[in-house]
Amino acid sequence: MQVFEEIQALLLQHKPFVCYVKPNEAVWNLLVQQTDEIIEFSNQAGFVFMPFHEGKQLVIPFEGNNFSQGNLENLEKKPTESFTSESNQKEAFENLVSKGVSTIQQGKFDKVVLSRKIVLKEQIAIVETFQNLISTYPTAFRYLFFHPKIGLWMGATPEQLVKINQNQFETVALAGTQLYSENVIWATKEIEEQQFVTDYIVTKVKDKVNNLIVSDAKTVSAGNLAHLKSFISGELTADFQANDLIKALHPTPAVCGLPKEKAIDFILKNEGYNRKYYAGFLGEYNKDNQTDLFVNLRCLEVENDVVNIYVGCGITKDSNSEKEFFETENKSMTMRNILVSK
Ligand SMILES: C=C(O[C@@H]1C=C(C(=O)O)C=C[C@H]1O)C(=O)O
Repeated sequence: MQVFEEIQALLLQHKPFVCYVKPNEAVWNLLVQQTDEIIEFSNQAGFVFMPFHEGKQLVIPFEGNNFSQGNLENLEKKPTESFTSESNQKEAFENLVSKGVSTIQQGKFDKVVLSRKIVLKEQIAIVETFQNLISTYPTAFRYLFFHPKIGLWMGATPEQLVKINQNQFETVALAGTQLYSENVIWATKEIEEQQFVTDYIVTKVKDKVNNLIVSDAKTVSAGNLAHLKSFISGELTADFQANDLIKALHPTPAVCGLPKEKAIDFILKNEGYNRKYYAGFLGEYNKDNQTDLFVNLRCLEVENDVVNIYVGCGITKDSNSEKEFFETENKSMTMRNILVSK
């Protein structure tokens, strides 16, 4: 298990790196930065790590740094610990959701994604937890990102922001959540919530790209959850390139809301904490002319001696605040289920 030993060593040396495994692949990718400076993204080809709103837009450039790949061998599941959060956020989160619902009902906006940070006052074994994350969520984009001046994040996200190959692009509209079962049936609220996301993306790009194709929404699984997902693809044009598309998409209504500016404003004024890199995006930018980016969901941050798990859910006029609270609890299980104690 060469790569995991190497990760352990990099953590001890405080070197910036990212290790990632793409959805449905069994190849690990490791990119190690040779210095410990903060490199801000300015279009360099590299692995990008972008915040939701404010904060450093980071890149580990491919040029001048060490990139390696290898096959993952069978990973034995390490024993997990079920840590509990000391603070009870139920009432505060339900109040936040109620405020979101009433603001929507007043016609201020159509959708807002509200989130919270669950703090576990525990220390985890980073490498073993990352191994569990890789083996438990084979269909997700799985990563561990470390920068001594930024922090340590890991996640298993089900959501692609965009994939671009030459001038072909693909993105998804992902929304609507329930616990996964054999026969998933969707309520109007979730169908409408997902349709908002599809419509928004289509409106943003339809006059700018060629050959736009939008699929019907399908049920997909992500860990213990089911979501609704549509695939959207098309061709970039000379006037609308990768960066324009990324700017048009991020943050999508799947993690922010609709209309975008009003939803961001509500989030910044009311959530009461900094999302940092949660609901931002990350991945390969312009690697051999391809870009493969994911939305940073189902993730955690290790900060001093605590673990922060970030979770959110889409609020529409029909949201029930208690149901939404339990939806965030369910989403937190993606990370909680794989934690290994130090
Ligand atoms: C915001 C999150 O997930 C997003 C919100 C969803 C929803 O509201 O149903 C579903 C998938 C994601 O687009 C999260 O996991 O924190």
